[in-house]
Amino acid sequence: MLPNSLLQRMVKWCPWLLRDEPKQPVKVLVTGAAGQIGYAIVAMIARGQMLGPDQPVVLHMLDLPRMADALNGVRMELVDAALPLLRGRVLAAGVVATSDEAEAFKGVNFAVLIGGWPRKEGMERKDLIAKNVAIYRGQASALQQHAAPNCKVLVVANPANTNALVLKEFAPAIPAKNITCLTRLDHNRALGQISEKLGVHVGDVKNAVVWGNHSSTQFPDASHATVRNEQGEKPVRELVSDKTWLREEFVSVVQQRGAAVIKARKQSSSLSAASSACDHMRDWVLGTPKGTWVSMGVYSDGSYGVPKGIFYSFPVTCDKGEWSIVQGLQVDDFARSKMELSAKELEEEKAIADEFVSIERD
Ligand SMILES: NC(=O)c1ccc[n+]([C@@H]2O[C@H](COP(=O)([O-])OP(=O)(O)OC[C@H]3O[C@@H](n4cnc5c(N)ncnc54)[C@H](O)[C@@H]3O)[C@@H](O)[C@H]2O)c1
Ligand SMILES: O=C(O)C[C@H](O)C(=O)O
Repeated sequence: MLPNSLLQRMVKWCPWLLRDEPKQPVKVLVTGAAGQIGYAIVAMIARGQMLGPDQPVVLHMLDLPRMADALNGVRMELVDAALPLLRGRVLAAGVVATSDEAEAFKGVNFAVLIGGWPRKEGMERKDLIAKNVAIYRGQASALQQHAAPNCKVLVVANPANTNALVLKEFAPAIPAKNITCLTRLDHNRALGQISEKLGVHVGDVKNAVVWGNHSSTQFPDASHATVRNEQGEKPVRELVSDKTWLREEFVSVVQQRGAAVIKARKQSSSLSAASSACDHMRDWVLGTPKGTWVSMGVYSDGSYGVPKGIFYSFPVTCDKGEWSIVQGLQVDDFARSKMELSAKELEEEKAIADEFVSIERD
């Protein structure tokens, strides 16, 4: 045993002895990194908004070869922003910008898949699914071959739930629980609408649920949501005097919010999508606060009577890097019919994807 006086002197001269070991860098892949959401999210990740302010990151950015110059521009800006969290053990600058899938997926611990075929005017949903099936099949094999074994994946690109399903089907070595899709934007939109309606701070609103597909059939459900005030937590359904608002306007505004942003900006949501993708990953990795759930698109285990075999948005809590579906919430007939409608759409999308895969096989 060292005498106390000696210990005190050692700590005075070498204060770093008391500090925790600095965290080792982790590798985060962003596909479609030269696009709108990509441009917004890479800075958020490199400032610690996804994995925490003490987690160094190496950013792997992938985009198509024709976007190589734009992607290099993003890389230059990341270097210019002098972001201290952006650093690697080998790669001092902590940024990889590439159009090579193998290089992009190599050793990544987290993958945020934003790149995909965009919906163009006059394009049928079927065509959009077909184009993205081809892309997500390819990315599934890159993920399986090159990513770190426990890589956590978030699919953002639309149709997000079905792209996640294709990824799962074609990357059987990756556990299904490691693949998720983004419905946190819809969840955050629901909290934002409640906050505006009641004139309360959005940070005091929690436990909305978005059920189903990231599409206009999703069911934003405020029946379990609460608002924190001086007296504790009050159910939103008691605070909203206009009862039809919760079943009609609230639902349709959240369902149509993406389209409303496109109409206003002439481009789809990017800042809110990037921010919500960071929220999704942060809560998954670092945990949801006690008594709070969030919405995540995950592989259905049949909870709430939702068919198995589709990616469906459920209320989840997260702890120690694992999500679990919140059980036991009351679902009335109104909610049940909305939830079934979205499940039906997802089963139709799955059938279209399956059809395309079998056409490709023949
Ligand atoms: N889930 C959600 O909540 C949500 C919200 C907003 C947008 N989105 C979707 O996110 C996607 C991206 O939106 P955006 O506004 O950034 O689009 P964008 O067109 O600005 O960027 C997409 C980028 O992906 C790249 N890309 C295309 N195919 C690729 C591939 N195979 N590999 C790598 N990169 C590829 C493109 O070159 C482009 O740079 C779209 O599908 C959009 O519909 C989802
Ligand atoms: O890209 C879109 O079609 C809209 C987007 O999914 C959104 O919800 O904002």
